[in-house]
Amino acid sequence: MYLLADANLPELDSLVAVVARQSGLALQLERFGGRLPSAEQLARAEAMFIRSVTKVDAQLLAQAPKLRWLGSATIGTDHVDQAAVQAAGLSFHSTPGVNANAVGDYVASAAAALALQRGGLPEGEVAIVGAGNTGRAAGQRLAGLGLSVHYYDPPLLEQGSSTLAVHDDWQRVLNSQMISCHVPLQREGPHPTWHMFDAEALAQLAPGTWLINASRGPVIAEQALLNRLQQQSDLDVVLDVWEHEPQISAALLPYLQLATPHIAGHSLAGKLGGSWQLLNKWLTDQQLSLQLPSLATLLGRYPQGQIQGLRADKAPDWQQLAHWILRCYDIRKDDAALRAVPCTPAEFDALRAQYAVRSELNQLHLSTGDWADSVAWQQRLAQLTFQTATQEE
Ligand SMILES: NC(=O)C1=CN([C@@H]2O[C@H](COP(=O)(O)OP(=O)(O)OC[C@H]3O[C@@H](n4cnc5c(N)ncnc54)[C@H](O)[C@@H]3O)[C@@H](O)[C@H]2O)C=CC1
Ligand SMILES: O=C(O)C(=O)[C@H](O)COP(=O)(O)O
Repeated sequence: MYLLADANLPELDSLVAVVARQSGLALQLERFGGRLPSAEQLARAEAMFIRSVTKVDAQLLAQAPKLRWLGSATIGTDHVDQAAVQAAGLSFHSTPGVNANAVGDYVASAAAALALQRGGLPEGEVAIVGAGNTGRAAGQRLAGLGLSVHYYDPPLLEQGSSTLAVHDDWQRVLNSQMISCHVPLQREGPHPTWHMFDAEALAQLAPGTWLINASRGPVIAEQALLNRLQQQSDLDVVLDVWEHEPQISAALLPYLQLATPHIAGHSLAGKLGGSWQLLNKWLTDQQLSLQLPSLATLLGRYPQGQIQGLRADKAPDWQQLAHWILRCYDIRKDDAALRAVPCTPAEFDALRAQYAVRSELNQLHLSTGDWADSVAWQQRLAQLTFQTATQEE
């Protein structure tokens, strides 16, 4: 069987080798670089493993007559035309939640960096827009920083089954001092998210508002944002995603506090988890029950940092928390790397393809004093996902 996969799916070769060994199937895995496979590769593909950069539509599928299975190692699925996939009779899978921790860490790192730059954390409310896996991961970490978080999610409110208090008060979002976007890109339907932050919404944000987008670029109308910032550069904006990726806006970049090349989900665990989860879904569809290495085993193959030896004799202030977060993942380095290269699609894709191994906040081990015994601190440290142990005398 001929399997075609994006070159940026780590460990897929080793996992497919295990599958071939255990199942006895003749599997050929070929990789494609860039955003699209070649016509020859598509003509041969029976199963295809992609990332968010490959747009799948009827035109692409027409070139892949043997394709029966399509999987994307991403949370977002807006790059796949579901109607075309259905019409082609394909089985389609994505990997919900797979890099939610990484996105939560990204938002925490952005908040930490902004707070150090601005001399403090927001005193007002923090709005999480979209209370799914990534929104909750972000909100949890911001609550751990001591912020007052609320969740805007009308679809979830309508479903009425959320374990989290969610609301549908858009004005409360716009009045918040910090806003972080975590919605899927939806152009239609009862709750569209395309240009959710348009000129009208952006005009209502108070000077000094922090606005973060690590969901999809078109959730914020890029031209309207540029207009607002050119008139009044009084918002602190952090963008990981861009309306016209892989082309980023060179005009907007100087007005942004922090800017990154769509890497919020790219912690090592997030990326490996994508390969691992997707291959497991393919195995299930093939009705193969095999013993794949665990995700922890895959992670153990990478010389990447557990952050140990940190002591906290007294309860940390916000600066200390910010420094610990940045010690695990420092968004400012990704920002500097993006600003150091020309704003071209090739450079954008190269930064993503060559992205360094990134730790998660849950890899920080902290040895604490008695202060951490309080219920409040235990909760906050757990929200930040730090690992803690009481100091030995
Ligand atoms: N920058 C990056 O690297 C990454 C970006 N993403 C993007 O983030 C999106 C969200 O991811 P998850 O939180 O895991 O998805 P999820 O499906 O777990 O949650 C999305 C939430 O948004 C809510 N929602 C939908 N329309 C809404 C609206 N109009 N207003 C408010 N809430 C609305 C849904 O009810 C749902 O609770 C993905 O679809 C993907 O596009 C995801 C992972 C990494
Ligand atoms: O999961 C998603 O959705 C994302 O946006 C990924 O984290 C990043 O996408 P890739 O382009 O790396 O697949």
